[in-house]
Amino acid sequence: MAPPAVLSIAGSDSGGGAGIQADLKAFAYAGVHGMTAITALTAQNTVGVTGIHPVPAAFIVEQVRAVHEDIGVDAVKIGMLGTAATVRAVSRALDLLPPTTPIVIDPVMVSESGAVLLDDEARQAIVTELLPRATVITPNLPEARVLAGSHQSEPASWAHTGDASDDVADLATTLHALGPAHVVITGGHRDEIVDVFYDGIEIHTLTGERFPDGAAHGSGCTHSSTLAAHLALGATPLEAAQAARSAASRAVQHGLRDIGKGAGPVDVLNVAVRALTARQLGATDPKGHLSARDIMRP
Ligand SMILES: Nc1ncnc2c1ncn2[C@@H]1O[C@H](COP(=O)(O)OP(=O)(O)O)[C@@H](O)[C@H]1O
Ligand SMILES: Cc1ncc(COP(=O)(O)OP(=O)(O)O)c(N)n1
Repeated sequence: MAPPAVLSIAGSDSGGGAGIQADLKAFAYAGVHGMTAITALTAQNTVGVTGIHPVPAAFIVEQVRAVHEDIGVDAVKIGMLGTAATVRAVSRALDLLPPTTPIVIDPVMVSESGAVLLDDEARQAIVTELLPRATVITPNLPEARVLAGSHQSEPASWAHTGDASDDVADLATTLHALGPAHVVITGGHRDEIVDVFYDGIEIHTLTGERFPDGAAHGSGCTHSSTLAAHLALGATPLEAAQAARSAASRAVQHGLRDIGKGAGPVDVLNVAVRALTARQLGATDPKGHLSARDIMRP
């Protein structure tokens, strides 16, 4: 039987750490077929973003139409959008899909290296045009504050917000009132990494270990793509959020700190290869970065 097919509508990271590139790895790790509708090309590495080239609105819609008409879309993850014109194009593209299609929105605003990836008009358009259509939204804490209107969108001090004084549960309630069915505020920017899940009735806290020495570029993309994949596989939103927290966290733990001079990328596939190796060889390789080819070697 064919695996579910999941579509990422997001930007390309030329450095391979975040965006579409991270999404496809997360889809492969979750065991679904990954598809893409690229919204923008970024010239990006581990230290910064030197250019952004938006994809024309009509071509974003065409990419979605192409995969929908032939393959079908079992869930959607939405990442970097950049401009209001792109937000509107994505909204039009979603109209092509059955209204029951699960939609996960990661409202990407700032890269780990500090580059602004969403302008102010686009932020407003996301609130009015996309949030009400979302099955789950997955802002990190600074993004949640901006969407809730309690913070400006400057990237300063985004890297780490310490032990936030905000009541994150209140923030989740405020965001839920904007229309999404479920809210997950991810906890990577806090001292204690706790994701907060709200379904309109009850707050759940998703806890787990913090890996301060890992590599976290692309952790948000890995999280939201895993969540979309698990919805396509039939998980409930809470189960999918738990799977996403776990996959993103282990991808940070095994992240590639030595790639580039800045914040290294997460490595979700290395997690899978280690698990396979452990199962097949009865041992783990705590240090080496193995490839699938390594473990297939006779
Ligand atoms: N240092 C870390 N240790 C463990 N898990 C982490 C770490 N940083 C991020 N994560 C995981 O990645 C997810 C997304 O991270 P976060 O930093 O909140 O998003 P973003 O990358 O969008 O800023 C979190 O929910 C958490 O599961
Ligand atoms: C093209 C592109 N999309 C998204 C991001 C941000 O990635 P994310 O995983 O949300 O955040 P960081 O972990 O990189 O902070 C990006 N940089 N580029």
